[in-house]
Amino acid sequence: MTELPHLEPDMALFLDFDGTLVELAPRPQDVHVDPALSDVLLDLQGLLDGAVAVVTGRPIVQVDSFLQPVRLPAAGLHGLEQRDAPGGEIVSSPPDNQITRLAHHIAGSGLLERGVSLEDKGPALALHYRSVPDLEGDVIDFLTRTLSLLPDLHMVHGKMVAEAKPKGRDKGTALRDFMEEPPFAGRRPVFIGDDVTDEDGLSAAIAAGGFGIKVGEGPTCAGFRLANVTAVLEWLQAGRDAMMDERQPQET
Ligand SMILES: O=P(O)(O)OC[C@H]1O[C@H](O[C@H]2O[C@H](CO)[C@@H](O)[C@H](O)[C@H]2O)[C@H](O)[C@@H](O)[C@@H]1O
Repeated sequence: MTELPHLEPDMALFLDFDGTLVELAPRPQDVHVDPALSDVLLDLQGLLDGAVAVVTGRPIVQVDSFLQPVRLPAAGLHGLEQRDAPGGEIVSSPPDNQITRLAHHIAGSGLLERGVSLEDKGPALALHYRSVPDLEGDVIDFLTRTLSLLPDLHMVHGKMVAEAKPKGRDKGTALRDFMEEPPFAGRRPVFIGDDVTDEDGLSAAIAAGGFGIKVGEGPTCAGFRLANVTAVLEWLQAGRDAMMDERQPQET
């Protein structure tokens, strides 16, 4: 891999949340946001003319509550939700009744009694097995079998989690939508993500003339890597500091 480029004023930033902006935690509600992250995101919003978005598997309102007072353009639920401007409306894909049928199958599966936890995100359902990793095979088998009966839905397999959501939207479709409108249009997109579910966003950024940064180990289409969440924060801070220096009036 060649050396990671610096953040530049003509770029648009697309940021995954868990494992990229915050360290993974035992449960979804346990993540901790470094106050330095809020500071740098606020600064970058200004320096990139608003072209900074979060692209996450979580509901947008959840990310808002973790990042407050920062509120960014965002795509949530792996592209099922989108908010184009910080104070704008969250637009969601129409509900799919196959999710309700899946919820009944999950309730009858016995997995929850064995320690798997269900995260009900409304239009999407996630089965977490971080506290019972030996059940990964059982969770995947169950979802694969059940989703073969529910053809509107597909599985998204993340870190210690298997999710089911309606087909058709992902982090790549979200990035392409953002890139069609100001303040993103005409900029070079940079997508940063750590998980398999980020590969759609990473490849969309590359296809749109930008680049992708993979956080941590694992196969990826991204051309660049950062080691961990701390390295992501440091790269954002270095880009912010360099752009602020460039903006200082030059001494004569
Ligand atoms: O797209 P992301 O922003 O990376 O969100 C992906 C999923 O993140 C959350 O689950 C993951 O993080 C939890 C907290 O660190 C961790 O406990 C869990 O094992 C991880 O899979 C979130 O709960 C999901 O809804 C997101 O889809």
